[in-house]
Amino acid sequence: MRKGATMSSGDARKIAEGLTYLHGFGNEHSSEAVPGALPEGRNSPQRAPLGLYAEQLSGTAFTEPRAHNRRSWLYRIRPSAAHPAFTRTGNGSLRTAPFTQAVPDPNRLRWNPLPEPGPDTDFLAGLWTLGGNGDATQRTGMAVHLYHANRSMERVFSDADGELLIVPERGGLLLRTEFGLLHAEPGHVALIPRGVRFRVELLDTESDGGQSPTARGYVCENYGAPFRLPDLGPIGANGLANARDFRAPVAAYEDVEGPVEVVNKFCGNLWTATYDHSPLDVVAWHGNHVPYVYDLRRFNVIGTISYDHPDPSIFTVLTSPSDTPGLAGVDFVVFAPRWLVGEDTFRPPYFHRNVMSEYMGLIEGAYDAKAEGFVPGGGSLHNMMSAHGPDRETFDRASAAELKPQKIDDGLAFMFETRWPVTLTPHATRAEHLQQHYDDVWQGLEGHFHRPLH
Ligand SMILES: O=C(O)Cc1cc(O)ccc1O
Ligand SMILES: [Fe+2]
Repeated sequence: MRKGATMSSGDARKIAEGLTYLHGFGNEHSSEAVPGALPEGRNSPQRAPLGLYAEQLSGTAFTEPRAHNRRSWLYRIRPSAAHPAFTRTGNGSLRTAPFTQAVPDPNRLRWNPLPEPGPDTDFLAGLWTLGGNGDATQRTGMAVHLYHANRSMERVFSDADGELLIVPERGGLLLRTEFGLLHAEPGHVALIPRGVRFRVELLDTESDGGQSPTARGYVCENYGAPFRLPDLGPIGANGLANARDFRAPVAAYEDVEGPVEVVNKFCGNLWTATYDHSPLDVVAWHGNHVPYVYDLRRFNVIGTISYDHPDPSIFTVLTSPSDTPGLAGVDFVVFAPRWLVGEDTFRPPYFHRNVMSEYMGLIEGAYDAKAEGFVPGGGSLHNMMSAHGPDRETFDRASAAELKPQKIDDGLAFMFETRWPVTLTPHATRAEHLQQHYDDVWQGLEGHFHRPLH
C-alpha cells in the first residue's frame, strides 16, 4: 500500500497549505529533496549520486530552438523503464482527437455544470470530454474536458498525448507529481507537462466539514506546442501573467514498494500497468519541463484607458503557438477583475464573428456579456464564425449605462480559444446538461434603425 493511501483530505490540506515553491515560468529550475542528490557539472555521471538513476524527460524535440526547448533531468530511485507491459483499460468518458463522430456544429451551444459524479469517482474517472480538434498523433489541436470527482486518486496518471491545463472551479486539489507537490484552488490553474506522472488528491473545504470533498473544473488538453507566455510587444517588459508568479514544486519523492497502478494516456486510449513501486520516486531534478500552478488573480489586466473594447487577446495568460506566426493552436485567456473606464464605449464584449473558436467557462460569479444562464461550472461554445456577443439584457443595460469608472470584480471567466473548430463528442451533443434554448438570449434584439425618409 502506498504511503498516503489512507490520508484524509484534511491531512492533505495541511500538506497543501505548507508547501514551498520555486518561482518563474520557463526557468531552468533545480531542486533536490536530499542534499547531494543532484549531480554537479553534468547530467549523466558514470554513477549518479546516492545510487539514483539519471533520466531525461523531453517535452520538445532535442533539436528545437533553445528558446522553446523543454526538457528535464530526473534523478530517481528506479528508472521509469522498470515497468511491466501496459494493457488497455476503459476510457470512461475521456475522448481524443481526431473527433469524427459528430458533425461539426455551427450553432451557439451552452452547457450547465456536469451532474454530480457517481460514487468513487477519482479525477481520472471523472474526466468528461466535450470536444476538440486536431489530431493527438500529429501533435496538433486540443481537447476541452470537464471533470467531477469525489475521491482522491490512488493510481498515478500520465498523458503522452499532451499537456494538461487544469482549471479548478470547485474544490481544492493537491497534485503529487514526479517533480513534487502543487496546491491548486479554484481561481488557480495547474499545468502538467506532457508525460509527467501525477496523482490528484481532493482537499476538504470548510463547507463540507472534511466529510466528502468534491471537485469540479475544466481541463484543456493541448496536443500542440507547450504553452508559453505570450510576447508582450508594445506592452513592454512586464504585464499580463508575470513569469515570476508561476510556481513550480520542490522535489519530493515517494519511496514506496508494492503495487501501484499507473495509467498512461497514449494516442487516445488509456493503458494500465501495475508497477511494483511508486513512479513518483524522483529525489532530485533540474530543467524547464516542469509543472506549475498560477493564481489567476495575479494576472495584470491591461485594457483601454480611452475608448473602445480591446480584443480579448490582451487577456492571454498562456499561448500554444502553431506553425503560423500569430495563430495559436490554443490560447488560454482570463477575464479577471478589472476597471472599465472607456468613454463613449459599449463596454461589454461586442457582437462578433470570429475565425477562431471560443470555448468559455466560468470559475466564479458572473460574466459581463451574459446576464443569465452562463453559470460556474458550465460552459459555452462559439465555434468558428458563429455570431455571438452580449445577450439582449446586457446589450440593453450597457447601451443605457452611465459611463462612470466601474470595477468588474464579481466573476472569473476564462476562454480556450483555438484556431480550429471544436467538434463535439457524441455524449456532449446529447448531454442532459446541454441547454436547449441558448439562442433565445439573442431574441428580442430588435431593429432600431432610423431609416432615411424618402
Ligand atoms: O465571446 C466572448 O465573450 C469572448 C470575447 C470577449 C471579448 O471581450 C471580446 C471578444 C470575445 O470573443
Ligand atoms: Fe467571442
